[in-house]
Amino acid sequence: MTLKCALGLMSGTSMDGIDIAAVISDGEQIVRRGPSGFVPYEADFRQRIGAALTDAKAIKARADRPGDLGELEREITRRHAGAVQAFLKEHPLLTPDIVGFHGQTVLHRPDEGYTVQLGDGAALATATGIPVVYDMRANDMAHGGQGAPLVPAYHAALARSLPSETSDFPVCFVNIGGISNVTYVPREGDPVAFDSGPGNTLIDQWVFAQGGVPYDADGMIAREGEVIGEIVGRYLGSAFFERPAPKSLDRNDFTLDHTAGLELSDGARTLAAVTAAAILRSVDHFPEVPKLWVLCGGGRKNPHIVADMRLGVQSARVLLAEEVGFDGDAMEAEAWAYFAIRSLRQLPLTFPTTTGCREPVVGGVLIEP
Ligand SMILES: Nc1ncnc2c1ncn2[C@@H]1O[C@H](COP(=O)(O)OP(=O)(O)OP(=O)(O)O)[C@@H](O)[C@H]1O
Ligand SMILES: CC(=O)N[C@H]1[C@@H]2OC[C@@H](O2)[C@@H](O)[C@@H]1O[C@H](C)C(=O)O
Repeated sequence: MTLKCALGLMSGTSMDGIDIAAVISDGEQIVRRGPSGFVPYEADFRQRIGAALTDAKAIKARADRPGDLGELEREITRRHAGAVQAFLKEHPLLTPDIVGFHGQTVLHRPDEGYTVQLGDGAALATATGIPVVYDMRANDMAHGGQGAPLVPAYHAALARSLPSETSDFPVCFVNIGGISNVTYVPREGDPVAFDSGPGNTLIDQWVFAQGGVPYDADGMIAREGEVIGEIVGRYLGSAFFERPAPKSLDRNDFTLDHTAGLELSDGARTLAAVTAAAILRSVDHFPEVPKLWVLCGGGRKNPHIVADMRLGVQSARVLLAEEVGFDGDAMEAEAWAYFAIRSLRQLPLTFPTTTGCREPVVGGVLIEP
């Protein structure tokens, strides 16, 4: 099978910047991970994206761009083109055949059948001179799926590439992003996946509102606080956790409502416990209890989330992506590169057990420069 070189571009619900990664793959089991990078958004631009989530609430049709959304989409696309050009200047031996472009999610309404990511694939193809696959979520929704999470198909490929001395099935990959999502991979058969609850987004919003910082670096704020069990119980009392898969979340589905009156550190520590407890509750919807958990996404750098996970899993192992040879920061961008290759080969990105689509579904719109 011919191998393709793809660049993946991911700007996630934490709105912290653009992840970029190179992958050479056949779109199936052969995955050669290449270099990766990150282009952070400055504070003002993060604020602008945050404000756009309010504008996005007025969207009634996917193409609507009320308020600042039109100009913001052009700026986001320009920034992604700049990220690609800088990355290729840094890695001149890379000759990508295709770019997988996620864009910035500003609205996710799976129950109404639409999800909106800002990012103009045609403009990116023109600016970079490289074919682009973008808009990878829409077709899944058109076939009854949630449109998210998509990364599970890539997690499953990585799980099956784990060396035997490391692997243990069932294994659960956890992306702790703004929202957390889990991928349960059995030894045989399709993965089971869904969004498990708030990841970093409540912690980020809390420490910004109460402490003026964008995130709780290394959990230093939470280290001075304690878990307020009653608050964890209120969050975990949400009907979302009882709901079986398939399920996915909008960034704003969980809010800081239950944190009123908390001290800064207690809030940060309690919300880290909420994130870990939400991930552990996903076991209720798995066929078996995982023997191995692999943590990726920025939340794996919060030691309280990791410690709470390890306390909660009894005999299973909880490892960071790096401990099993992966890059926990680059994994989502790698996934979008992998999906661009799958899209070129018309291989499915989503499955009934990952998004609830009626049958395995291809995804993505290909634009030639
Ligand atoms: N050193 C750190 N200590 C604690 N938390 C960190 C650290 N570095 C990053 N994070 C957290 O990780 C977040 C970014 O994680 P990530 O890039 O995985 O999110 P995302 O991809 O935007 O989210 P999603 O997967 O929901 O789209 C930051 O907003 C912050 O909350
Ligand atoms: C609509 C959307 O952008 N959802 C994101 C969000 O961030 C994490 C979680 O919720 C996941 O479902 C998804 O992104 C990852 C990359 C995914 O699709 O796998």
